[in-house]
Amino acid sequence: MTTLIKGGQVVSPSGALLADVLVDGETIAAVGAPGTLTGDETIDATGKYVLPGGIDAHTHMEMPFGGTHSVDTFSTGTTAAAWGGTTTIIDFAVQAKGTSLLSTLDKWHSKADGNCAIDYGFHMIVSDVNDQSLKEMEACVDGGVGSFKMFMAYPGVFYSTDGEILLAMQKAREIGATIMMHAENGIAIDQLAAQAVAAGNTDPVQHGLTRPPELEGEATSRAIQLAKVTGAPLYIVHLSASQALAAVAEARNDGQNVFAETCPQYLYLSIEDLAKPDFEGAKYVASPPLREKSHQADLWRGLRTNDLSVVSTDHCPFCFKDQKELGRGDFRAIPNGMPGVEHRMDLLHQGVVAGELTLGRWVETCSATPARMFGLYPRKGVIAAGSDADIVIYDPSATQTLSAETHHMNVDYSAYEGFEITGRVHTVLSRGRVVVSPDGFTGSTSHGKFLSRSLNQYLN
Ligand SMILES: NC(=O)NCCC(=O)O
Ligand SMILES: [Zn+2]
Ligand SMILES: [Zn+2]
Repeated sequence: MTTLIKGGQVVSPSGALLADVLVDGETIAAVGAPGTLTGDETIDATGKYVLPGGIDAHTHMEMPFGGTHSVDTFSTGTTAAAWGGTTTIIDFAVQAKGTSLLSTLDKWHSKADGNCAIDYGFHMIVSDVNDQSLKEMEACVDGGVGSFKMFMAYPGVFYSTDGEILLAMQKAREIGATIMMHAENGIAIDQLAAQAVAAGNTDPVQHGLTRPPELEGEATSRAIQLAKVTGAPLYIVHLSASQALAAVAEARNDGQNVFAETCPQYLYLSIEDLAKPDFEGAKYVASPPLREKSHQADLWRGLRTNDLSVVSTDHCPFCFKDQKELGRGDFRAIPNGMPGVEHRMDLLHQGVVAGELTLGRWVETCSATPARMFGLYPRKGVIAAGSDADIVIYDPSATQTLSAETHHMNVDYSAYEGFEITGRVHTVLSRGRVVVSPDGFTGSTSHGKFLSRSLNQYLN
């Protein structure tokens, strides 16, 4: 049975083109000039965009963190992702200290396999660098995990020393894997945070005040130099600060394999949200922290210059009630993370509407580049014959208001409550199956498949 998506504008990094798309089973059979293709069934996309499904390369479903767990399961989180036009997530398997990478990978498979509404892959968080874990990095690549996240933050939890980072980077260079870095100087930050609490400053805004952008910039530069010494490709995750962006831009201008992502929260929210009274600021506690609004213009510029190549969400939701509230009286106990997996495509389309991004850059940063960065292209990230039929039909003239009242994430608040958006998802296909339509969610949480990923295609 074939499905013809007709009358729409197919969007790629090169822009929009009036074209019809023929879907046959799980793949795209053809893309043709309007009126040149026929199908058994038809979806009318007249006046709408036809996008490659969004790829969110940074999510944390069911993540053990801060003495609790992020509240979206793989089922609820991938369903919410589909509602928002994301058809692939790359989540993080989290190595606990004292455990092996391979048992960690098995554990995340047991969480996700058979429980996802859309396709999914894994990065590996390496929190315990030792001979065994370095050796197992190679086996992880064989298991379809080609990217390893390390932390210069969170001492005693995920933190690695510069020496441990260097060893992992040397291994990554040897096996062709990418090192992803949470670049904040966690050792200095912990001192600033302790001093704030000792002085009686315990509100959520202190989370931002004790993690200054200079300490993200310093750590980013340090990670870049370690990558330069080892030759490892480096991907800076959730970049929030102008200082960090400047370090990335300088390295890229020098031709070093350094890439970086930012997240919608850093483009639209600020430390003023962290400063909201009555503990409301806890809803916006994530690391790196929301910055002064002045950083936003630099980040939008970075998305235009490609010094920021990807927009991910770092979706790591904790309910305000009972979870974020763990930090009443001491901001350090507020679980770090924010919800957002459902709104990335809409918020970045709002950037197109506002003239910050072109249509092509919207698709490139939200789908095509994450596909290439993490070894999924051209299976994912493009509307082309032979690619998976992961397709979003997007109505650019619709309007919507984001709210916890209407979102599908399993969390009791929205970081974007009340945001007015121009544009909304109309229909979503995952490997040829309509999973979201004007009738609602029509997919299933057993539909998604694990994506064994090749290595970073920017390097090969
Ligand atoms: N970002 C955040 O605050 N929580 C998720 C874990 C991480 O990405 O550091
Ligand atoms: Zn992180
Ligand atoms: Zn994260």
